[in-house]
Amino acid sequence: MSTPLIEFRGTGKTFGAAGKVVTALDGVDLSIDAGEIYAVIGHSGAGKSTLVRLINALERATSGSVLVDGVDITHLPERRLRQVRLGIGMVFQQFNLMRSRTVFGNVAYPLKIAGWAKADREKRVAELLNFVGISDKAWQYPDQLSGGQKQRVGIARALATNPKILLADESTSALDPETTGEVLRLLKRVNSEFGVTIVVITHEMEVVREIADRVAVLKDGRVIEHGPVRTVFAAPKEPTTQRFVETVLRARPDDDDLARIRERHPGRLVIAKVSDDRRIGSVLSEATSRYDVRFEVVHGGVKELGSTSFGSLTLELIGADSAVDELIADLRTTTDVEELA
Ligand SMILES: Nc1ncnc2c1ncn2[C@@H]1O[C@H](COP(=O)(O)OP(=O)(O)OP(=O)(O)O)[C@@H](O)[C@H]1O
Repeated sequence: MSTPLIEFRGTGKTFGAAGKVVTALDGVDLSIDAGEIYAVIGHSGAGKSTLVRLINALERATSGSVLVDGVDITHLPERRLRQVRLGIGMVFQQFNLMRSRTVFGNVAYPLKIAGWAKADREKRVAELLNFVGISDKAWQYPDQLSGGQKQRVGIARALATNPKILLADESTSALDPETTGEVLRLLKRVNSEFGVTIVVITHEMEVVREIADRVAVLKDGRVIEHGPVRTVFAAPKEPTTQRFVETVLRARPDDDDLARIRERHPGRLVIAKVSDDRRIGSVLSEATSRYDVRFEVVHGGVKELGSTSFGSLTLELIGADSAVDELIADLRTTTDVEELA
């Protein structure tokens, strides 16, 4: 059985500002297991940052509770929070490095605060810089680094004191897609090699797909859907989740795509859902030969997720109308098929 390392129990958080009450989180129940990578996705203002800030008690819940490693931190006195926070590292979108210190100085800083001896600090920083692949930059200043390198420093610093938990708040939002990929792969290594539990906050479903084991979708301070990433991608229930999944797959041709497709493909167009367990390829080729219908793939939207693929294909079906009808009916016994008007 997996052990919850972080638990939200009916957690709420309101802010009072200028006489108005803002509800940032409302009755959140979530349980994050030791050793997993858990993503929290939502649009701006959904409450993501507030959720992570509750984990290291930078904010306090106004209702319900938050447990970290079995300790209810909701009302824990400040002096006891120090211990909890030592077990939690954090990486930020804007890196938050100290410009006046070198890479070495930035990574060594939390060790200094924690009272490590100089020789131990030096050894640990060297290890960390080696792990994140920037040993050669130790004596450079943040301004001399690229965005990806800065985030590597951020990750090394967050890991310095060997935390059990790493919170990554939009940690790749300021990076280009290629650098984002590198940073996400690094976070995956942090998880697999050190067993660090990672909570990733993002508004990009692609980040969720690349890195997370499970995901929660946050909307207006509430968790509207959660589960294994594979399940959520294969069968998103809520419209908000469906739209997030669509952004990764670009599964449906948009209006412009469709106009272009129509010009060249006069046959009937259908969108068929694809996932490995449905073996759509063999079903299609078998059915098309049985009904004497030809097909052509006119728009793709299939992605890998772990070892499985999922998404949808837009197909042109060419043949007698009645045969195409029968083929569609047959396909519908295997997967979801939508005919485009
Ligand atoms: N200190 C605060 N005082 C007042 N309102 C706040 C405060 N912090 C957050 N809020 C409000 O709480 C809600 C949730 O904010 P939060 O920053 O957690 O959302 P988010 O999902 O992280 O958004 P973003 O992606 O834009 O960072 C918003 O309506 C925000 O305006």
